[in-house]
Amino acid sequence: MSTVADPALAAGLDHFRTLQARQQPVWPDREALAAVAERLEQAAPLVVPAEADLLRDRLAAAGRGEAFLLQGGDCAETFADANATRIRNKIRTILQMAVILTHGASTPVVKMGRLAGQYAKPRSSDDEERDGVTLPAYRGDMVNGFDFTPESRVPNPERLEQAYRISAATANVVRAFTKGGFADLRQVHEWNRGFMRNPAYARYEATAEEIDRAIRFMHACGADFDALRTVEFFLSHEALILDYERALTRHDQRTGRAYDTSAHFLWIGERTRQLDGAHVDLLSRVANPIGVKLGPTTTPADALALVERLNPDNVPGRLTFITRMGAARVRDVLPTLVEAVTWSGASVTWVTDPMHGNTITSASGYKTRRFTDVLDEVAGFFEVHRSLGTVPGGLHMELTGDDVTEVLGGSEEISDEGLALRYETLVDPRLNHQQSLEMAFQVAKMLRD
Ligand SMILES: O=C[C@H](O)[C@H](O)COP(=O)(O)O
Ligand SMILES: C=C(OP(=O)(O)O)C(=O)O
Repeated sequence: MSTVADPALAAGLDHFRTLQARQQPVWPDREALAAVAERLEQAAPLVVPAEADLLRDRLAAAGRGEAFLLQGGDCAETFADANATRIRNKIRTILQMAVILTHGASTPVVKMGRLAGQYAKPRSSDDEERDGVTLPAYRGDMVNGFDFTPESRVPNPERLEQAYRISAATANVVRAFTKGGFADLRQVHEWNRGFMRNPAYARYEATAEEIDRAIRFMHACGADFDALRTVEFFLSHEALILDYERALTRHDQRTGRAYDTSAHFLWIGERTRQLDGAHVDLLSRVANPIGVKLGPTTTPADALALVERLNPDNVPGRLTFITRMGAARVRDVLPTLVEAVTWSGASVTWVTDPMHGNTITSASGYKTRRFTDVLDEVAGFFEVHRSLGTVPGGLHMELTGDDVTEVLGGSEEISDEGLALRYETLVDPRLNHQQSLEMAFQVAKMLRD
């Protein structure tokens, strides 16, 4: 693997620079940006192409219903929270959910974090106003600071390099936790039993008991539990800041293709998926498995054009559509998209993001979501696929392993007044640890049904 020295390949990869790139920071110091990009171009990759290829195979399986994707993590990672405890809590939550979903789906669960690179956010407005003062909006720690001061809000390219370093450290911790004994199936199941001790979750006891019996059965059959001490865990983030993604793109001598080595899986957001835009162009030229978020205004023609542009060879697992329609729209809007893509013969893995179409402002002024709406969108996603005979391939969630209070409801009934207790997210609300497990139990039931 090397930086992209082949002039023709490099020229193609740089074509995005001639196109409109939405949601990019206005870097005041272009020379500093160029210097950072040059250093990142020489830096070690965060992931290797062979792992991205493996993930493509796993996503192809999810597209055929032979696996199920669980992709989750923060809305916006922060440099301050990239410590071992917070990372461990997120991994633990995803592993716990995965065990519950594996039981429900009776297929392997592909585990993927919004982790080690989810440091940039598209925003609805370029500015933020507080008490009559207007400053540039916070765009994620990769770009500027959250503090509401003119100095902190200036986009600083040094942050790209900081994001790279912190992502490398995070990826290292992720590998340690998922390849060491921490991921042991028996331990993960013990954590789930701990969750059941709270009377609020008594209604999930029967499922937990079934999983318990299945594990005892495996044990009795002589299953090699030591082989289950490690798990595959993939990294993903939104490919938003193109200078960062381009600088981490490498030429893979093995395949002759370019890979974005900032993560195994990159997705294009709802706000940057224009067919003639820079994001689609750059990601069309890398060989990683990629995703595109599709909101409620997506037309079948949009979806088909994206398929043609991003997966012209119709490679299974290359393209995932992550639909985020909102609970109120999913049953109306999703069927026509799935039908059109299915009729075209295109190979697409369908995943639901039940978070981004269900954002509301609570009476007390917090940006939040209702647990019931999130669940309802997942239910709608399953209903649509079941009625069309197509495959619901996975779940994309904003969640954290900590005990935050950002999403309304769940069995612990977080109320509007309760949001203020531990509302920590810098952009969008996440399910907390308990809500995430509860969601997994509910989705497992949908998978089983
Ligand atoms: O995570 C998604 C978007 O970045 C986020 O919803 C934008 O939030 P805003 O509408 O507050 O800018
Ligand atoms: C910005 C995001 O989502 P969307 O593009 O669907 O709004 C996100 O997932 O962080």
